[in-house]
Amino acid sequence: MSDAPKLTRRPQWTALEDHRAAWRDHLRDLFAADPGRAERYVVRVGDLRIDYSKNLVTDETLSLLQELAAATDVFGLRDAMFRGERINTTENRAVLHTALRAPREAVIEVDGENVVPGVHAVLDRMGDFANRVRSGEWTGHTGRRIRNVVNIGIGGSDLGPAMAYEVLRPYTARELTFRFVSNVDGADLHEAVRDLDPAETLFIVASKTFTTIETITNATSARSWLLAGLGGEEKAVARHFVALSTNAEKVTGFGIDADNMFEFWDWVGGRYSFDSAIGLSLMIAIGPDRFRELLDGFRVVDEHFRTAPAESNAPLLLGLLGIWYGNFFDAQSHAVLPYSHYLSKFTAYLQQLDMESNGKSVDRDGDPVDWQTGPVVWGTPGTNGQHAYYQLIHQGTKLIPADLIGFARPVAELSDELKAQHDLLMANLFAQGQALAFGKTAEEVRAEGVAEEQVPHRTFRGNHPTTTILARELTPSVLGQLIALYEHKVFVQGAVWNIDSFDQWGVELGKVLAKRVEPALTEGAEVPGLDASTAALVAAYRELKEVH
Ligand SMILES: O=P(O)(O)OC[C@H]1O[C@H](O)[C@H](O)[C@@H](O)[C@@H]1O
Repeated sequence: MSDAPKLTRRPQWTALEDHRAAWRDHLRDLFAADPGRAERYVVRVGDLRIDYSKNLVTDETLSLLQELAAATDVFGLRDAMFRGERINTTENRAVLHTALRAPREAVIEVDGENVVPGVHAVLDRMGDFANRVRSGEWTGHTGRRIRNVVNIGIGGSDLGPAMAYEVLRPYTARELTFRFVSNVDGADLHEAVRDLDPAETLFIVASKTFTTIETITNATSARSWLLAGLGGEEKAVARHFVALSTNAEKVTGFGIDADNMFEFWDWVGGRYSFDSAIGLSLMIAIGPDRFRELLDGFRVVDEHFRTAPAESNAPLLLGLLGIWYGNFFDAQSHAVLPYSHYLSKFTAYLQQLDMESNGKSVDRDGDPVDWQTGPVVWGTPGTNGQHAYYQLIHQGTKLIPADLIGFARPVAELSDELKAQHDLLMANLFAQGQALAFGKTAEEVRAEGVAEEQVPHRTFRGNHPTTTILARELTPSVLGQLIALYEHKVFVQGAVWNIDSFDQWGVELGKVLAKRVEPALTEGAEVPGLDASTAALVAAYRELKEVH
């Protein structure tokens, strides 16, 4: 039990409450009062230029937030994480995804053992395998080269590689086809393989635990599909299946050769695992060198987070801004709005990272929190959102802080005509940041000659906070930087909220109940203890299923 005061009773917290109660400023006033704001409220890390000037903060707000971070010892917990201490207390595990991108010569110990050589040994094996698949040296059972790679995994064993494959498409081996299967809905696997030739298809079964029912079920079906297509020869499996896991016993039990397993470790959380062996499909797609560039990008931000002073520490700042809105302005959600088609799955990835980490309601001691924790994270590429839900952000009743992410250069392979569209894309990003912050006053609307009864409808209150993240171009390194930025932002928030950001007990109950309910659906078995509503739904399902 810690004897630290409860978060909401800390003087630094109540000082922020007072500051909030006295808050009257509009972003228009803040910019008018402080001509240096746009220059000053920018932090740089690696290739990222992070402009937080359009946030509802003053120097005083920032220093009060920094005092809260100091009082809750965010940097102390950060150092404990980097040192390999078991800060995931409910699972009694170290939290060392940062070791996955440590340089070869680094020494990071867990229980007295340096884990870095093991990390690089697996990366080297992955590199060798990826090169063999890419060159055609690794062939399928019938001697044909591999042309299709299907990753089967869910949650952290799917979202990272699936997202990064989209992000880095211009860097991928275009002659190979990649598919990502996660859903236990048989339609997912069906659609993924229906146009593939089993003789040319490699399945990568990705599962940290190798017990996840969705993944094991899909992998079993994939094996049947493969064997059916290759004349039922069991030994074909060895040329067409590899596993990414921490659980060698289960992998071999499933029938995948231990030689075809790429391992990682229990100190890598699922949602923090995509730069481990879980990235194998991505490494095949972009090649080992590009994968190393991605890891270098992660490392740039790790080093920044570990060493930059609090005032210019980007993950700390972003984490504190989120706390300011969530805990003092009652913001319930946070939108991530990339102005890049390639980042179409980025927000979905962040949903697991953030919501599985910080969707908690007891503190590290198991006591209920009486403060808000993680936000609902949502969003899709910005231009599409503008024509759908931005109306609510602009004129609805909710405060929705947002990150706008954009790049100065389009990808090199676009035609000149398509490249020319890039300025229009980015004009939209800048225009939205401006409109959200500054709005349009009733006077401005009237001055345009708008009829009086229309004025309220056409007025934009503004004062909606955004943070703009800009980089020159979307490279593997920049992707690594962006992900590490959000990883550490989530870390900062969990540290202040005094929750365990690294467990995920909240996903367990549904899994257990699904197992219990399944026999009722398949065999009509009696399920003891089923509540009345669910029992009625199960009965209706069975009836619908059976009526022809
Ligand atoms: O990699 P696996 O062990 O198959 O786990 C896949 C996913 O499922 C679990 O239910 C967890 O909620 C996730 O954190 C995890 O990423």
